[in-house]
Amino acid sequence: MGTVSDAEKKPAVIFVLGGPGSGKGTQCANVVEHFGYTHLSAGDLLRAEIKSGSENGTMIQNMIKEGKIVPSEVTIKLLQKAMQESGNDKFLIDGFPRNEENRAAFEAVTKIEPAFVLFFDCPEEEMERRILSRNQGREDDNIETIRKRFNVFLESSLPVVEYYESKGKVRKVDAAKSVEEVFEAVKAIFTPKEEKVKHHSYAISPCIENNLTLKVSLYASFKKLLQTFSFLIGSIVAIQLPFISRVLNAIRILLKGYREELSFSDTYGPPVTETSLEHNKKVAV
Ligand SMILES: Nc1ncnc2c1ncn2[C@@H]1O[C@H](COP(=O)(O)OP(=O)(O)OP(=O)(O)O)[C@@H](O)[C@H]1O
Ligand SMILES: Nc1ccn([C@H]2C[C@H](O)[C@@H](COP(=O)(O)O)O2)c(=O)n1
Repeated sequence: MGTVSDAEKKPAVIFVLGGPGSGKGTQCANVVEHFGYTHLSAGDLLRAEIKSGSENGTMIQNMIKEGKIVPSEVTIKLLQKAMQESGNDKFLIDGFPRNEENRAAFEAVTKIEPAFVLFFDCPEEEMERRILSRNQGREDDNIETIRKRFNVFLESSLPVVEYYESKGKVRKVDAAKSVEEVFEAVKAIFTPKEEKVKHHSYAISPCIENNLTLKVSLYASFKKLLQTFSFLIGSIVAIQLPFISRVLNAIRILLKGYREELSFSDTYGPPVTETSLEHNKKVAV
């Protein structure tokens, strides 16, 4: 059985779908930064083709103005070229496939099946609000074209999402939330399962983490206090050493004298006391 050589290896493709203005481009930029994918926006490639002055330029421009979908053959060629030129092997293909024709043609030409479809689910009013305040100078960001694009999305693009849904390949994200919240949901989809388990088992909650930090700093302070205290004791002992040795010497001398006195009384009777003097006097009389 032959092995699959590097040349035969297919690139990993993730289709990014959602209504116009749902935030596909915004989130793709985040995924590129965190997960190393190359972002290919079908809309951006078509707009670049118009700017380049190619023979298809005028046709593409007219279709975009009308909110219509450019023939698959044109878009797929642009995508394939961009994939080859990128040098990467994992791609976010944003705004594609926009209809059933796009989907079937891509699979037939490239023989690539997407790993999954990232679907941004957003209410129409929110998408309209976002597009109208986008300010990127796009010719199709006007209310008339926006309405046409919404219709094309409902009629042609949603069935593609449903097709992949039936294959269990759709990862849906609530795109109505803030950019940060949406990216949290996107990150969870892109993070490998093992890593999620690892983080779940070993991650320290902020509360425990704070507690640990407190304990560590308390321990450090206590250690420092102990070091200062033993340094102080050491210094006192060192400074007072001559005095201490003199006191010890005096004690030693006193003890020695006492011991000698004891041994004297053992040899020559009890020490001379007032009572014994009286006794001697009595004996003399
Ligand atoms: N979660 C969000 N909350 C608020 N505004 C957002 C959010 N995501 C994106 N936007 C803003 O909405 C506008 C549309 O976003 P973006 O261009 O990413 O959408 P899109 O789905 O790629 O649109 P299109 O399909 O028309 O190219 C941008 O101005 C963007 O800054
Ligand atoms: N697969 C595609 C993608 C895009 N277009 C055209 C029609 C869209 O209205 C326009 C803008 O796309 P967007 O930047 O919103 O993704 O580009 C197409 O014909 N086929």
